Order: sequence, then structure tokens, then C-alpha cells
Amino acid sequence: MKKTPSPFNFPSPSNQRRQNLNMQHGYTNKHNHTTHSSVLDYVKGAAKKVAGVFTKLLFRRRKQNHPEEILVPDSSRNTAPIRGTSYFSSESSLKSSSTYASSTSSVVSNGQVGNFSLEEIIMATEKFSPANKIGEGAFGTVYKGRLKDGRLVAIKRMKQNKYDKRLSLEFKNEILTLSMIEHLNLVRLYGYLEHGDEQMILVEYISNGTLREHLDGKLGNGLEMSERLEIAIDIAHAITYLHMYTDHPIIHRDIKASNILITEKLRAKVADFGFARLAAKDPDTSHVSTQIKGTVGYLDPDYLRTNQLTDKSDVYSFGVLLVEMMTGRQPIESKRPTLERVTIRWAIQKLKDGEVVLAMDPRLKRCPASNMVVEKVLKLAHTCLAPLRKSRPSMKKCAEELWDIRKEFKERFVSPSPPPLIFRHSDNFPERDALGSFSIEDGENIKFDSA
Ligand SMILES: Nc1ncnc2c1ncn2[C@@H]1O[C@H](COP(=O)(O)OP(=O)(O)OP(=O)(O)O)[C@@H](O)[C@H]1O
Repeated sequence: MKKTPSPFNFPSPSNQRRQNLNMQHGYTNKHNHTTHSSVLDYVKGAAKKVAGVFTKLLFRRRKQNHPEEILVPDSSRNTAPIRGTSYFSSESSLKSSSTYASSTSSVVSNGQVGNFSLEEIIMATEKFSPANKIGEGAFGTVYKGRLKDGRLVAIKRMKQNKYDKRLSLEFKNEILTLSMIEHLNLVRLYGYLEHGDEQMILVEYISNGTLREHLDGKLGNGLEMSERLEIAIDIAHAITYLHMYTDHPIIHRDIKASNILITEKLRAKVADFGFARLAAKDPDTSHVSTQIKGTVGYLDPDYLRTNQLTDKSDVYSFGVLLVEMMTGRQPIESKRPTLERVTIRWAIQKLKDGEVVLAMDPRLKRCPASNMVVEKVLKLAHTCLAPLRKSRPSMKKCAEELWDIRKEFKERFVSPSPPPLIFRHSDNFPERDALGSFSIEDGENIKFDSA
């Protein structure tokens, strides 16, 4: 089988920087493929020491007179000068500027971020104007903003008291780590800002809504099969990168359709690292024990049962997402008949019954090539959804399978095929008359042509 062409955008300057640091300190990562047992032993034994050295090297206190400030990366990244002017609206959660002037704040960011301050964030969002509000999540409100340098950013402003106010150093360091990762299919994390009770995360702004909005038909023209495959591949690449090609494996923990942002060119960027967790790096430890986090419908049952988080929890959520993309349905559809409420169960049953075409999103054009994709993608999803994590494929394997499916889809879609059979329309499948499509008369009896 032809291997996936490397989808990863290496080397990047930041990766190079990190690798140089790693080399200096005698440890390696999966990316440069030089890990071997003696090095790992060394890493294991000296982990604490190395972490200390690494932290000292990478971070420095911004100002001595702000002992509670969070750590910021070195090389004069950004500071957040607080001015006395009032930039705040009358929202009760916002404090007066004088309170801010006497409190502490910091911005951490990667090297690509120019100088910006809390003041600039407030100006960028026009004092967090409702007009700039672009979304609301469990953890806060998301605003669109334009920085002084012209860049558009999405600013997630944490709900007060909803998020752990006393963000631990560990979390902040995770944010720092995440701010340094770089992949075409990951929403770039620009930084984190903490200021009094305010906590904000700044990320790259992506303009074309979420995958869920596209699947729901709220945005765009409904995604075609080829576009869905590209998006699935983008997501698989992004998660593979997190699991395998960062210095320290990262588990996203909240892979779901509303966390997949869509670009104007209908490509995907995985967002929302609020839950992300650094995975176990010690080869003797295959999981991280952690409080359960994630979203109902996407949660790995093995993680729920054991509290042990591994990269395979992301694989499970990805399986749910694949089903979502093929069926168009939400993971939980509470208004449907009982047997259809849990979409993965319903869709996998259709797969087992040889009736995948009945599970196919009614918005998708019907044609043998698309039917083939639905069947193969559901088969892949089925393996991702295995109850035991050890039976699930790696994300890299998922990406490879999707590449193969896409290749076959393209070949079938363009190759001349016999005129399609015309069936009477039934069920909830709309008639389509695009290339190679057909409408369905008796969905129960359809067996698609896999030749
Ligand atoms: N980087 C971004 N660019 C553009 N829009 C964004 C960006 N990040 C988030 N949004 C918008 O804000 C909405 C809310 O995002 P957020 O991540 O806070 O919540 P969520 O993922 O929908 O839910 P939850 O917080 O429960 O996981 C998204 O659905 C999206 O519409």
C-alpha cells in the first residue's frame, strides 16, 4: 500500500528551535527519529532535571515585581503594558482600569506574534462589543478582533468562576507548549492572557464557520463528498501531528465537529486546545490519569471507565466525527426514534446490515463512488470506535486509510462508468442529478456497485 505522503509542514523555525534545544540537552523526540533506549533511559532518569533546565531556558519571569505573573517565553516575546485609560465597557465583569493598572497581567505568545497588549485586545474587540461576538462555548465567549498589525484573531474570554481561576503553572506551561506548535491544520494558538480575573486565549481567526455548521447546512452549499474527505484527512493530519510529531505528544481531548473550523477554501483547522493534555512521554507509561473532560457523544468509553487518557481517546472521538461527516447527523439525535438516537450505533448497524447507503447524509450526491466512500469510511470509523483502545488504529493509520479512500474515490469519480440506474425517490434522500448520481427507489434493497 502506498504510504501517506508526509502531510506535515516541517521543518518550521520553531520546530528547528525546539530541536536545537533538545539536542543541547541530550534528549530527542519522535519527530527526529533518533530516540533509542539509552537516550530514553537518560531522559527518564533526568526528566525532572531536564524539565527544570528546559523551563529556565525557555521561560523567564517578566518582571521581578510581579511574582505571581505567569511565565512568558524568552526572547522578548510580548508584554502587556497596562495603561490607566478606561477601555472597558460597563459589563459588570470588567474591572475599572485602575484595578487593572495595579493588578498583574501577562501575554504569552509564540514568536510570530507582534507586540500586543491587553489594551490592544480591548481595542481590537471594541471593548468586547456584542457586534464582535462570534460564538459562545461552555468556557466563555469568543470575540473576533483585529490587532494593530491588521491580523484577525479570535479571542476566547473565559467565563469567570467557570474556569479554574487559579490556573496552575502546569496549565500555563501547556499553553506555552501549545503556542509553539505549528501545523497547517491546527488553529494557531497565539497566546494566553491573564489579567486579574480575566483569562483569555488568543488564536488565529478562521472565517468560514465550523464543520458542524456546514454539515447542518447553516453555512455553505453542503459539503460534497470530495470536500468531506479532504476535511477528514486534514483533521487526521492535525491529530497525527499532535500525537506523534511534537516534542511531547499532545492529546487534544475534545475532537468534535464544532471544534473543526473551516477555511474559505473548505479546508479544516482543528481548534480549541482548552482541554489539551500532554500525553505520557515515558515509554513505560501508556496513559495519563486525569479528570474526565470532553463532550458527550464523543467521549471514549474506555477513558470513562478507567479515567486513563491516551491518544486513542482522540481516535475514538475521530471515529464519531467520521460517522458524523458521512451521515450528517449529530452524535446524539434525541428527537429520532430510539434505535437512531445514538448515531454511531445506528450507522454501524447499517454498515453491518450492508445498507450504508441508508445512513448516508441526504445532502450528499448519490453515486457508486460516494457509496464506496461511505462504506469504507464507516468501516474505518468502526475500528476507531472499538471499545478497547488497544484495538483502535493510530491516527497516522487513519490518515493513510483516508488517503487511499480518497484516491479510489477520485479514480472512480472520473472514470467513465455505465449510465446510472434510475430508481424512484423514497425515504429522505433528495434526488440529485450531478455526474454519476442516481436517486433511490427502494433504499432497503440497494446494494451499490463496488466494481
Ligand atoms: N479561531 C476561531 N475563528 C473563528 N471562529 C471561532 C474560532 N474559535 C471559535 N470560534 C467560534 O466560536 C464558537 C465557540 O467556540 P468555543 O470553542 O468557545 O466553543 P465550542 O467548541 O463550540 O463549545 P465548547 O466550549 O463547549 O467546547 C465556535 O463554534 C466558532 O463558531
